[in-house]
Amino acid sequence: MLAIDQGTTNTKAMLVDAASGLVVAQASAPTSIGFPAPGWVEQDAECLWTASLAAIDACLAQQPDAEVLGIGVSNQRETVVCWSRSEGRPLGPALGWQDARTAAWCADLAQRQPTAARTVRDRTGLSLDPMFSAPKFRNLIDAAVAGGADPSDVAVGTVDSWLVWRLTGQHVTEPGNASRTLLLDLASLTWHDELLTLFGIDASHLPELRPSDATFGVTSTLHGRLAGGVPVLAVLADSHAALYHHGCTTPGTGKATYGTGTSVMSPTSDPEPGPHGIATTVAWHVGGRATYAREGNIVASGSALDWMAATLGVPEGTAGGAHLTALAAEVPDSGGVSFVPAFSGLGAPYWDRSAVGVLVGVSGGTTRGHLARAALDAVAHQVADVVEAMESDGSARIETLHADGGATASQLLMQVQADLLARPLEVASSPAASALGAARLAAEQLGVATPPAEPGRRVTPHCTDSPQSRAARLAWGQAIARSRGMTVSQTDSTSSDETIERNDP
Ligand SMILES: O=P(O)(O)OC[C@H](O)CO
Repeated sequence: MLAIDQGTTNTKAMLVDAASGLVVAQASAPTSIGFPAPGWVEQDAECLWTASLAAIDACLAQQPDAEVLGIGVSNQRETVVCWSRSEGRPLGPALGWQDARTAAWCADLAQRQPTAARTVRDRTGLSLDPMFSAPKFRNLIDAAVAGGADPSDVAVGTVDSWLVWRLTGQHVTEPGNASRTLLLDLASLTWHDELLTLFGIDASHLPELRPSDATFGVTSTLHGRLAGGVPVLAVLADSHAALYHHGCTTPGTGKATYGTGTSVMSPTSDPEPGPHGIATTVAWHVGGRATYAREGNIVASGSALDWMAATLGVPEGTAGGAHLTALAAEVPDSGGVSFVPAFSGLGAPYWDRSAVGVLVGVSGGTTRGHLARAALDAVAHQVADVVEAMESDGSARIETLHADGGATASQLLMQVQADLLARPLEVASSPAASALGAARLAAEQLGVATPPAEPGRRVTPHCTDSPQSRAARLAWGQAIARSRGMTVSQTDSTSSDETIERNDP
């Protein structure tokens, strides 16, 4: 099986022996990303494709005799591409999932139509937030048509759709990716007219919906070393693919994927949206049945580590931020410093686009080590916020949190995470859980049951209820309040009787 995992910073390609589940070759190729204005995040759609081809080629070169039986795709979600059907070229930049340029448009919609946010939440399980695809689709379609494109020639899609279109010529997607667009009705798993009208999008621009284990066509031609005629057997959104890889298919199981952002996800038997900023989403549609999940998306986690590393002049490009971790390990804690990386506002569970990045508690004694540790803590606190919100919503307690993604290489981060959550983590032996999940589903389409994921390394909390963890959570809550422009007043720093008020603008 050839798995392609197209992510924000790179595309990974992996050859997996279908019967044993063993990885026999892997390669990756970097993508480019641009930040042309505050809150704007763009990628070059053509580069997403060429990076995928480069990764596939480098991977296949390691096993020139391998016969590729099928392809599984996993991909960064919410990011959108607009292209010309007739010419095959992108129309405009890909708007990244972190891109918040449509924030004012979303706010205006919510103001003009006071029921809009409620409709969106009830039908799609998501917040009316610029991270999701529909406002981005609208933005790109409008720009393409204003630039002279024939509307009937304009196609849009999430990254899976773009890659599959380039591979097989079919304009298709699956419910997991589609459930991140604000256009999919969770109950019927169709593009919904009320939502299309709300966002002013004509369904003719959108891909056809197929189950995650459908056939998505066959490679239309030779793509470098990849032969023509190879079927695309599975498509899963990246976070969902990681959940699939971990075998988290029932409530009470769950995982956190530590990528550019972090997605915390746990299957649910109750797809009704909850009150605490946690999304309901389609995990996958496999074997004729949809599996739903609760999810909290943290917008900046790996990107917060990268930012801190760059700011401190720590060498970059080390798996899991090894140098940043080494710096953080020089100190026992952050020395009272909290860092809230609200680079373009905050995602789950706050969904506050007006929140700003803050670094608080800095003193004359603050060292680079304290700042590095504050960055690691920020990632772990954000995950803890989401897990707590999920459980307050009534989701089953996740007894052991599976962890995957690049930053899991940081043992210090994993230990801080286990301590703050007061529960064990099982850290995947391969950080590339998304690619493995896509390969697994693709193999299953050929009737090959790959063995369960290898057990990962277990990280146990030092203590299940420590005063240090409670104090750290309280300080973090205060930093979040500051990031959101609220006033924090309290009489005793260890008391939970704090009051937080929003400042008048
Ligand atoms: O590129 P990643 O791995 O950070 O994943 C991006 C997410 O899918 C965004 O929702």
